[in-house]
Amino acid sequence: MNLEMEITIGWLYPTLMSTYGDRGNVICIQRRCEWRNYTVKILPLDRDSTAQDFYQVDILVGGGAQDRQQEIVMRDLRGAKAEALRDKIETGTPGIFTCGAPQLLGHYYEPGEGQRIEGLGLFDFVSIHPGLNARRCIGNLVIEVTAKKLAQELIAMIGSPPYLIGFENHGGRTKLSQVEALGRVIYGLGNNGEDGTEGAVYQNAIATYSHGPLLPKNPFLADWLIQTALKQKYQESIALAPLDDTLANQAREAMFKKLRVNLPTLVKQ
Ligand SMILES: NC(=O)CC[C@H](N)C(=O)O
Repeated sequence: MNLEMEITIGWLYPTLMSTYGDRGNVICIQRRCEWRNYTVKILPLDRDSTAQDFYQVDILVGGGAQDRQQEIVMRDLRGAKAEALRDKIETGTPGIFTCGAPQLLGHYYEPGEGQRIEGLGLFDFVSIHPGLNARRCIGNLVIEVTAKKLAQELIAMIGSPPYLIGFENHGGRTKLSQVEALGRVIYGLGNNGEDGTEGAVYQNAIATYSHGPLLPKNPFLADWLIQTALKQKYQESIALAPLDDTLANQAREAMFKKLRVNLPTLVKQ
């Protein structure tokens, strides 16, 4: 059965939007699928792609970028491609979008310099960079996932409250409207450094300011994406074979200790 399972990862604009190491998220999903003997394809979704390519993917990954690259991406991500991406997210394709990527999936992003970049309006939020002299939000970021359905599903997977550790590096500040936050900030700044929220969740799409990259640091979140993708694709719940995440868990605990964040033991052993 496993050998027949196939996952296609759609990687948004890899050459323009991988400034902050988020390609690690793609590698993490790829490896965790391969270790379970699934066939994995990585499909770049970029200027050479057609809307049809967007429909081929089972998981979407979008990374961080600088303001200038974000503008180029948004000039390309219009019309049929934008509609295809919208369709995929609306119909429950799981996705992880980091920093610059979600800024483009909200209503708009105002860069530190230059014109407002209109987004796809999928996430009900706006992002504004207060100007190039404003303080950048840089540093380790720890959050507790509070988005209801996601939190419940993660708790069912790991048997304890879902905490994520990542690293933020952004100038833009995001203000949520009706969309649910991904989580509450325990350490760091998150969406805007003011309201204690971090990221957002819409359908099965996760927006976050956490680089790190996020998924290798929190492998259970990669598994949630994989499990959700398989469920969407094969219309049945498929239990993922467990993997040995001892090293990742030790790294998480070392960071929590370093940051003096006291959290319950994180993953069922
Ligand atoms: N890390 C990033 O993706 C940065 C995104 C955006 N250019 C900002 O500074 O807010």
